[in-house]
Amino acid sequence: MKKLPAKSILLVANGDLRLSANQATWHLQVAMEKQLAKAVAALGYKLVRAHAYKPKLKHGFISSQKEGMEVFAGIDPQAPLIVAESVWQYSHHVLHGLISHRGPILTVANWSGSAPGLVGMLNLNGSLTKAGVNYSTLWSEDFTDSFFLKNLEKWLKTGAVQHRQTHVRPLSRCAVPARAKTLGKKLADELRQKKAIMGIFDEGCMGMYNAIIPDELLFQTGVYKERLSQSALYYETTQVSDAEARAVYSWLKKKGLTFHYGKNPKTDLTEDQVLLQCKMYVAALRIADEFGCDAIGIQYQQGLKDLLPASDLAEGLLNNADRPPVKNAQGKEILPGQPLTHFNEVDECAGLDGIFTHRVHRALKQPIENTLHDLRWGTPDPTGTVDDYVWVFLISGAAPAAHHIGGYKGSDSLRQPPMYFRLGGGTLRGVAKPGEIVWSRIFVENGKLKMDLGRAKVVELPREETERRWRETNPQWPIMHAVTYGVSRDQMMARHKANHIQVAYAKDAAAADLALYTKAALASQLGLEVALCGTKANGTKF
Ligand SMILES: C[C@H](O)[C@@H](O)[C@@H](O)C(=O)CO
Repeated sequence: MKKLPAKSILLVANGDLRLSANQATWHLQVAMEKQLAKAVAALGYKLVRAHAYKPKLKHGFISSQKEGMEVFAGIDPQAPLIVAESVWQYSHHVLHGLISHRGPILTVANWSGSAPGLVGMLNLNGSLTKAGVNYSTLWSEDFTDSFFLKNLEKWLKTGAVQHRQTHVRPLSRCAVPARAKTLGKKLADELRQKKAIMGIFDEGCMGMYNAIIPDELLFQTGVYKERLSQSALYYETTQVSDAEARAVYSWLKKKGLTFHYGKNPKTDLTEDQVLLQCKMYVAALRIADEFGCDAIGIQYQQGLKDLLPASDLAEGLLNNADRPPVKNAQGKEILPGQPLTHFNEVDECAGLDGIFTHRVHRALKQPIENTLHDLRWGTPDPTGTVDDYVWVFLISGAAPAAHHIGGYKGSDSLRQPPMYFRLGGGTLRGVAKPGEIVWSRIFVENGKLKMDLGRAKVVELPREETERRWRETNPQWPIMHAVTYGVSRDQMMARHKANHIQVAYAKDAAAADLALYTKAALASQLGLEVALCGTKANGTKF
């Protein structure tokens, strides 16, 4: 084990498992590390990479759990260590080493939309939180701002930085309306008595340890997992007839969904890819029906991406009440006029939230479509259309058309980036419609299920600003321009324990407040530790 000279800080850069993604994004990491090293040097310390650039692979990321273990076995476990993230990363590559590390840990991401580095860091933070690891976390646009430098200096000197969380209030200190309490209790009783099934197509997506809910913690909620397999989904997909796929496809075209096709399947979307996605949609519904699932999650990456086009189109459709009809083996239509809640990337915390949201919104006669997004990035609106800070909520392909301006007509389908999805597949993309939403996140901390909820509005920005945000991130993916009430950028980053954030619309601000309170009451009845974040639309406390 190498002994580090005094005032040295180790740097670990974690990456994707997919070589194509690591190669395509390496230049972003190089740029970030340069800025970070400069900031650390200006404070009198030296950043030392804990692992080298790999010329043969053309990147310097840790790209597997095994490689991560080798790296951590060779470093001083007492050394101060920064995990620097500018790209999407698989937390399990480094989680083991951070669990056994004894020195101070700081996770850092650059405030950039270019690659999902912020998303990667939030996933790692959620995973470290669930694992009970002490860590500090920081983010910065270019590593020269005073918020970052002040906190970095503090971490270098003391080994820890904390962020104030004055925007977070335990539910017990909030004024929950009686109607929300009563309905929350009724729905909780129903769940405890009748129970519900969450269908899990291969547990654990892309190293997202935080997204797995230990079964024991779920028992209290009345929700149980049915462990399904992506192999079964693949097989069932191959059993769906061409005619059925065509029927789904025609339904979508009739509704006005636009597909952007090209000739080269390696880089373009083709009709064949979409038809396979239509088969997958039918297959997923049939399996969910067979096992009686209230919600399903498809892991969708490793394993499936080498057999089929991405599952996003199917996932977006499943999450919409108005979707192509599918019959089961007995000839009965499956859940007519209803979504089958799908939790992208088999994020079980989002799945549980989706089950709650569906029931609460159905009971309150509010729109039941809900989805997760990545908390991808954010920036003030340079066009001046709104004064607020506007988040980029973006997800890698699947959102219900009901969330989009113009529904299916306003949505389109573009080929997934080849670096993530070799076999392509179309996304279900759109711009989220303006309106009042409830955001939420279930997470695990100190061995307990917890839930944060807050309110936000979705704003409409000029098309050129939407296009700019897409260019800065992933133009193929659905986007939501969100303004969180009473939660600043830094407060959100400091508190949020996941890469994902759940969103659901309500008809107006008052209805959204009631939906928030009811979901909070339901979760609390089921034993979750609930907190409300920020304020109502008018700035008043919950
Ligand atoms: C395709 C990518 O790997 C995405 O799955 C990733 O950016 C995420 O959405 C992470 O939540």
